[in-house]
Amino acid sequence: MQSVKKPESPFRRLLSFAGHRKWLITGAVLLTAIGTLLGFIPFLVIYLITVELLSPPIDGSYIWYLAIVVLLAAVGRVVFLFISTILSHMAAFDTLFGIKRTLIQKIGDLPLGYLNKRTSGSVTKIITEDVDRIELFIAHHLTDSVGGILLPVFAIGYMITIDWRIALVSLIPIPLALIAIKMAYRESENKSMKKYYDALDRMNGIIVEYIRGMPVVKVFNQTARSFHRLSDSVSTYRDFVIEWTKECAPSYSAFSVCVNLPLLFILPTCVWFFVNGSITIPEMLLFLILGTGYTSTMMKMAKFGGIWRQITEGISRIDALLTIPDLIAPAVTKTPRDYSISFKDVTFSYEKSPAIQNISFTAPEKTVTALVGPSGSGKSTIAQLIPRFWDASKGMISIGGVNVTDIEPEKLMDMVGFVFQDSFLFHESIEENIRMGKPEKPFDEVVAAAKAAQAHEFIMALPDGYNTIIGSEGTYLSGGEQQRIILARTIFKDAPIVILDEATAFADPENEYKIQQAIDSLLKHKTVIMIAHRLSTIAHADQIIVLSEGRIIENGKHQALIEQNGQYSRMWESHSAARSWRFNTGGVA
Ligand SMILES: Nc1ncnc2c1ncn2[C@@H]1O[C@H](COP(=O)(O)OP(=O)(O)OP(=O)(O)O)[C@@H](O)[C@H]1O
Repeated sequence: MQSVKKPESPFRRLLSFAGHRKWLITGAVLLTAIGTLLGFIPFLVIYLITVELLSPPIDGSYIWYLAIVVLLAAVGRVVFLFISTILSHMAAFDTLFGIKRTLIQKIGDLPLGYLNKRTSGSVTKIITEDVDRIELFIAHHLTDSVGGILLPVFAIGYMITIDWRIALVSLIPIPLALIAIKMAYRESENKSMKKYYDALDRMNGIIVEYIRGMPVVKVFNQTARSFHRLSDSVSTYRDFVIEWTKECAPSYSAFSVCVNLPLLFILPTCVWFFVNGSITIPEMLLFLILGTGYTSTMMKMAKFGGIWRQITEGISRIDALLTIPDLIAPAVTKTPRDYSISFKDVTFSYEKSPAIQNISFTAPEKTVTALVGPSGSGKSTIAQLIPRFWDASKGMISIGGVNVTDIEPEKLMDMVGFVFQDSFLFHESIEENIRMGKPEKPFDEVVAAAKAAQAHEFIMALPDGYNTIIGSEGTYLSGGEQQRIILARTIFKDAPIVILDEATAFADPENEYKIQQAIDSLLKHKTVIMIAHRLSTIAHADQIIVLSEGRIIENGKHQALIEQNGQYSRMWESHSAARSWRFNTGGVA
């Protein structure tokens, strides 16, 4: 039987993230330990000076000697803690860099479809907040907690050497404090940290939506309704936190009382022993200082408990991301004989129920295949399966007779140009946005692509022409202009297969005309898969595939499909009716 690997503890996992920087962390911890020990010396010296002052004749040179010891200890402490801080920060930022690089590499190896609108928010959160918490832990919390543990250990250890009975008395509040903090944690656990973060996330989400959607809210005069949602989420969060605080407050209060309790036990015990002649005044002073001081770090440690839970949750989210299976690269790569595309009985599910089922069709090389159908019918899913955004659950997708999973991923990417509805422009120059990291091609080709995409004119009218940084101050491109730069990018890439997803969807008439011209240049001599809601743009396609609920229900040329009198002909009728309404009324929508 295969043995089940025990999951690593969060602390070990954290150290494994640190890798070779463990030595820096160990160095920082050791130096903090020495620094804490040195911080303890002044208390010891106070005791020795009091002993000296209370037993004349007073030796002045001894007092001076002790003063120098305190001075050296203080300087030593500053030096050790300074070096420890440098080491812990070096380890922390290096680890932060390492984890972020690993995560970004991982994202690069994941199936492309993984990063979509739904997942990108949580992935961003992992790469920023969760990783930053690990950085904070290594840079600050770890050394702070070493100091927080060692101070009481040194203090109690030293008190035991002076008088073990009073040292024991000073320990009485510790078990009480531990019981109280355990109860507080259990109560907050019952209430669930998850519920707390859910309420916080919901509130933050609604605040962001409220601010972003303000123009829509105002235009539709929905301020009151929208504000109600916002205020409801804030009050839900407030009620949750108040109830939570009420439940945890007694145990937390008990904990802070216990932490401040030692004096209650130590003072009467010291007085009793002093009266009996068991201890001296300097010893009594030492117990009062150390016995009441060491518990101060326990408050810090209690807060650290909450932080540690957030860190462990973050580590499990990082691990969950790192363990998502990568896009499988083929062991032996094959080269397609041409750029025809074929789907054979393909089924694909994102979750349980299939998004597309038993899809079979062939798109011959250098022809245009249009996918039409209602929203959610599976058009984008089919398009995304070709460049392996996801891998089919069943069936085979091939290019030029080769299964797409047998083509080297980089080569597959080189073969396919993709224009999404919401393609992304980077905060870089227009030239870089068109090139997308292909420095070997001459600048003339960038200009030629921009000209073909009907973008050259407006680019030249910008202050820095092709060097204009997109998104820089004063550079605002309209949706249609952005779309034309994206088309220029795809024309420049010159891939033999082009997938076009709703490229003209949001354009105004002038832009639509220009975008259509750009698309015509892009599509020349390519194998094209085109998704369009405007049927007029695909009437000349070589093949139109009509989808409904993830299945192909009709397939053929425009005229043949019209004659079939099925779903496509009904869609065409309503499209024509809408167009004639638009022209008759002079509308442009
Ligand atoms: N990333 C995803 N995770 C889970 N389900 C998804 C995902 N993307 C799409 N779906 C679901 O798969 C089905 C097909 O969606 P798809 O986007 O392919 O349809 P579509 O025809 O392109 O729709 P539209 O015209 O609205 O873009 C829908 O039910 C959709 O909700």
